[in-house]
Amino acid sequence: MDNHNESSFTSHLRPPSRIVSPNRLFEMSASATNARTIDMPPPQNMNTLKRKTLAERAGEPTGRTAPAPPSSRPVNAHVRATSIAGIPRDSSLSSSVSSRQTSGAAMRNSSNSSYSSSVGTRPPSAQFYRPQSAMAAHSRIQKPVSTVGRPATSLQVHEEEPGIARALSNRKAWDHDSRLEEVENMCSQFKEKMDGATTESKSLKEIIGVYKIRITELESIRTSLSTSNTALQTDLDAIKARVAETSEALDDAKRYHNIRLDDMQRQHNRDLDDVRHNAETERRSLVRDHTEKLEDVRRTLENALEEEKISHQREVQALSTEGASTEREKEKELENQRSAFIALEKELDVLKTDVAHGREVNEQLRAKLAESATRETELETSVRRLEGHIHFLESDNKSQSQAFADLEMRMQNAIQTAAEAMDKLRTEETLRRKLHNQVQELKGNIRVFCRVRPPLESDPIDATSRIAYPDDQTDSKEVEVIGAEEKSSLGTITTKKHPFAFDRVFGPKSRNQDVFGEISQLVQSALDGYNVCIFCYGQTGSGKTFTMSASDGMIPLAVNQIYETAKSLEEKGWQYKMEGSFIEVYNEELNDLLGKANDMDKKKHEIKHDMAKGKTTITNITTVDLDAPSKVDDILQRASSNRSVASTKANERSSRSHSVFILKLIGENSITGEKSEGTLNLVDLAGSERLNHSGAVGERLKETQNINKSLSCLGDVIGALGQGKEGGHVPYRNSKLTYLLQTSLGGNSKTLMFVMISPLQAHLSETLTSLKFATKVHNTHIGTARKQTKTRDA
Ligand SMILES: Nc1ncnc2c1ncn2[C@@H]1O[C@H](COP(=O)(O)OP(=O)(O)OP(=O)(O)O)[C@@H](O)[C@H]1O
Repeated sequence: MDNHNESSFTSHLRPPSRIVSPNRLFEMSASATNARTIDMPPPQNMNTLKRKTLAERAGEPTGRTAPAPPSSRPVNAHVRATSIAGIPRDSSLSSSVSSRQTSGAAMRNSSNSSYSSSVGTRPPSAQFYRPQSAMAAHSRIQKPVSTVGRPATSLQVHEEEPGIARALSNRKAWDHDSRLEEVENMCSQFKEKMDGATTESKSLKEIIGVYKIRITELESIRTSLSTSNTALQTDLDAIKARVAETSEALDDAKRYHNIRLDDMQRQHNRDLDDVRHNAETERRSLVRDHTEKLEDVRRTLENALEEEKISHQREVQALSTEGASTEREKEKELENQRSAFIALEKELDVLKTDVAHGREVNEQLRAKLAESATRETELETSVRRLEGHIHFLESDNKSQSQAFADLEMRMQNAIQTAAEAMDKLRTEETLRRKLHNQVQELKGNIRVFCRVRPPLESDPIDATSRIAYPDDQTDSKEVEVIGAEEKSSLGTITTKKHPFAFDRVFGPKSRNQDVFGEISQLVQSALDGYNVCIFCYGQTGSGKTFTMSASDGMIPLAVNQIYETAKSLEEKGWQYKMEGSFIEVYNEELNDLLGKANDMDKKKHEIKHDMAKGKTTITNITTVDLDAPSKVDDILQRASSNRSVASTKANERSSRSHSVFILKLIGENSITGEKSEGTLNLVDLAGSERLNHSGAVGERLKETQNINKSLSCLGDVIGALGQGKEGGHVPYRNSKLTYLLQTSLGGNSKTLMFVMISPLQAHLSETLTSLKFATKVHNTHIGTARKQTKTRDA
């Protein structure tokens, strides 16, 4: 290796300057590049990191092309990849030459020059001068190991010569021909070797030529670099000279400035001293003047003060003499005033007491005066009365008797008028009842009201159906449900309107009080001795319970009205007794809603009718005396709690059962001997929605069947009554509900049905079904109601 280094070319190019202009910067070593960014110490071993010689660098293959894998590399690739550094210069040269013999022809014939074949493709100059680390360059200077069998060298020939000689010596001396042949062979071999050597020498010459050209190029680069270096050096020198000039000028300016500054400082100090001196002089003279003036003033004032003191002392002496006598007098006077003041205070207290006493006396006197005035008036009145009495007593007896007779007659007349008025009143009450009943009959014994509940906060927004009230400003009897839009087969969109008419329609803004105003006459009928039945029919959530049992619902309002009317009828001789009971019809069984919660669905109740008297009784039922209107709240609460006890999660009792509030009104007129017994039934029916049998099982299925059955039985009963056949069959017994209400439905009763409507679009079909059912009921005419009136026995 050392030999190789010694024999290799050493580069005469200086390492690239750091101060080359950018466009002249062709080459920069890695170390130089690093030096720009990191201050690296110079490498210790210059031998290992030594700059490559030109010959080495010229012989490098291009760093760009990755060497082909050994297996795919052609045989002479080893030869081509061999760096110039790897070419032996002395003894090894012959082996290299011999190796090139095999590839010589290819080298000559290749499109690349022998340069490219031996040292690789010549890289573009920019690539060639790319900075690279010395180590990397060094690592490339590796001599590839040729695997190709090398041809024999001259040395080998020499090594072989003893063998040949031996072979020759082994020949028979007389065998000239064969020996000649062998010599000829040897000659031809030698000739071939000589040819090879000649070829190798030619190729080497070519390589040397290439290197010379390269050296020339590099020399020219070096020259241009040194030229630029010189120019830069010149520029640097010029700049240095300018800097020196500038710093000189700066120093001069500094010096001049400092001198001026010192001059000004001195001048300033001088001025300052002058000013100080002048000011001090002036201050002193002023102080002097001022002190003198002060002294004068002080002296003057002291003199004046002295004089003033003397005069003042004189005055004080005179005054103290005078004051002592005055003080004595004043003290005396003050003492006198104090004692006078105390005396006055005492006097004032006495006066105050006197005033209070006087006021009291005054009050008493006033009261006495008022009393005396009253007594005087009374005395005057009694005097006048006594005078009249005396006068009357003093008149003759005849006129006295006349007066007594007149008085008696007037009294009799008054009593008679009163009796006549009472009679008239009673007759008028009876007439009123009769007329009232006639009005009710004219209105129809079965009436249907429709009520639409308002949308609730819990209802989905924009989910209400369109419901119109065409005559709400006049009669309020019509309601029009506007159906969903329907598309015909021709594509026209139509909206179906469903008009209905009832006895009265209440819109969503109506209040319970408004509704009660319309039914109060029926309640009056119950007081008059008629059986009245008020139903609420409609799907679940349509407002039945709200209308019936809310705190201002029909039940509490009816009880209140009855209570008040009964009170007002007392003066007409009527005494009323009110009895209330609350029944539930659930799964075709009766339950007592005012009984014990545990008895619900357990205790059996039977319905008994007295058809002659038109009376219905239920066995084992709780009846509450409604002697005060507040009792109705207790009844409603007890009924509600009993129902909630009986409810289960899957079974909302109030929706799945009918409830009947029965109010019996027994009246008796002690004057006329009349008796009346009316019943008011307020019925909250189970939800009327079409109940699907298919989905329901067990208890639910039973409920569903029973609700459907009882509601359709109600329709059948009303239908049969509507046919009005005397003695015709009415299927009351088909359901518990109709059987319970037998005496309140039909000929001798007044019936009102509320059809309750939900405003939701989702309930539209149920709404229409309910309205159709109500229309059917509305078209029914039930026979004339009969009053349950009795006359008093004997
Ligand atoms: N006119 C109304 N004004 C205000 N809220 C009402 C009105 N009618 C009904 N509601 C409300 O609607 C809801 C359902 O009413 P309600 O319970 O009376 O229906 P329902 O027909 O009795 O149902 P169910 O058959 O389940 O007993 C209740 O919250 C009730 O307060």
